[in-house]
Amino acid sequence: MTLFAKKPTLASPVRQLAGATTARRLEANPAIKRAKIDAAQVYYHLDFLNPVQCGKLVKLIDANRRPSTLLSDRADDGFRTSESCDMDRWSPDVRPTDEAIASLLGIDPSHGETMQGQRYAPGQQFRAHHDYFHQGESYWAAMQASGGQRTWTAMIYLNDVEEGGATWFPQAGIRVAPKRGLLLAWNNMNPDGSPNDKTLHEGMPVVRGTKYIVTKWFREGAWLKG
Ligand SMILES: O=C(O)CCC(=O)C(=O)O
Ligand SMILES: [Fe+2]
Repeated sequence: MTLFAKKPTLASPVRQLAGATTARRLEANPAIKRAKIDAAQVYYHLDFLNPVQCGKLVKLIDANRRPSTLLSDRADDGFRTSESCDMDRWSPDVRPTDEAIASLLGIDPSHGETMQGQRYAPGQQFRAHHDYFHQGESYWAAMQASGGQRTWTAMIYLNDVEEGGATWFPQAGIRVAPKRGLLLAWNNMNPDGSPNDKTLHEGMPVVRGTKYIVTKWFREGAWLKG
């Protein structure tokens, strides 16, 4: 036994750079505020979308929604009970928002997965999870081949919700109530590029009303094959 055996580290220069480059860009934007927590880099932008833009996306979600899915095979039935849909990045109602998010974060649009629309009725939720991929799980090889690890997440609330539906980061200690047009973005990695387990978060159950959001996950490499 060695006294000072190091734990294996998942530090990564590529993910480290992705974190620092986007953080620098967000911090230079006067419309962006950083959440006052140290455990993770979480930023927000009020009124990123206007009510008309939000309304168009809500309509698309309503028209295309189907039960949400999960990557992990260990999760139980009640884990993610919302409905989701793919938001076609080339559609004229989606493209401006899709490109505006990538530009806000300063990430090449090809690193962005297809934006997901999500709808939560009362009682529906997305229990605590990480957006980054757990590299020990069986899906990891496929994810590696499709752009690798997820770095940044951007989410936009498309409506106000009467009660419930907050996004809660229990370990980082913030809870964000849905607000129409509000964009929330966070780095899923630590400053050294290793996965930040304190980014654990959940979409709390909606109590009254319906919650609509779009989520955009960015990869360390190109997800879109050109
Ligand atoms: O619904 C929420 O507030 C969180 C959604 C979420 O965590 C996700 O889409 O990855
Ligand atoms: Fe998430």
